[in-house]
Amino acid sequence: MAGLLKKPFKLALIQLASGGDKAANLAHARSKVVEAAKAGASMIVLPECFNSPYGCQYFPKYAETILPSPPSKEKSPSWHMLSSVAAETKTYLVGGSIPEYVPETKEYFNTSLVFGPSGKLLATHRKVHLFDIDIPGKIKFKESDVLSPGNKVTIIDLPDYGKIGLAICYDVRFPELAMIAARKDAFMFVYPGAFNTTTGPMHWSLQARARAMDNQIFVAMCSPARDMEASYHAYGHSMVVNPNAEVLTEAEEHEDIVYAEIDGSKIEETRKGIPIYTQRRFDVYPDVSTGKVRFEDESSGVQS
Ligand SMILES: NC(=O)CCC(=O)C(=O)O
Repeated sequence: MAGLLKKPFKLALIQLASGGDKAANLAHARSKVVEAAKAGASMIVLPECFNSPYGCQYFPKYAETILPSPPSKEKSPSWHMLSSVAAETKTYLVGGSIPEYVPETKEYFNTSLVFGPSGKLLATHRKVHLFDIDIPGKIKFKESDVLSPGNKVTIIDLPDYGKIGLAICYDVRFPELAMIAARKDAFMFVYPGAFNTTTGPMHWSLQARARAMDNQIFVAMCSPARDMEASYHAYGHSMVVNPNAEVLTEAEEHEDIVYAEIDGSKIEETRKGIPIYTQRRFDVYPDVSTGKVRFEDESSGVQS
């Protein structure tokens, strides 16, 4: 268990304010990544759908084609902005998510792109669990009207730090993903997300803290800033939680960058004090990480 994280580092979550102008959103995101890197962050996270407003009506208009990789700048300006700013700042960049279009199958996905400090694409994650909910009088949302679901669990081995799990927003409600990643030795799980003003107050912090507590790992959830003029009111409250389920940092609703020191010794300390990690009874119930799990194709870093 010791040494899941190779060395401590500063994590930044950018609670970005995005609007209808994609080029402006990309330029703004770039400037915020540079700001976070100047403040000492070596891993930086953007929110879900950072290049557009969030909503089913926007997915086709803002979608980009990222395969074959690398895509042309025309096909995916977001891919190129993320790659170049990761290289410029020499940081690991979890590029929130963007709507992805696959012309061959005419499918759209909600896809996260992760770049390393050289600007190389390290991994992608397509949202596995689509946000289809209906809370009468409060919120109805059906991503599956437009999007197709991803079909892979994403764990990324970052050469400088170790493994992180990655999933998108509604995926957080399915604890299996974080549990699989933790059992495969991830030290942190990252969720770019965009909860709303109904489900956010109910469950955002609870989900983040539950995933951290269940697995005794760090959890980061990065939201867009709230825009009351937009059709979808993001909750905000980007946060980082430690392996003891304590909130290390939390934004309010407005645009902000929040930072947290990620130190692996907290994982060991937590697991030593409350040793659930070694007390599991796989003679009584199955280990979700050893069943039939579909992982990302690690050789290409791109989902097939
Ligand atoms: N973008 C999303 O997946 C939203 C998920 C959400 O709000 C939730 O309550 O879950």
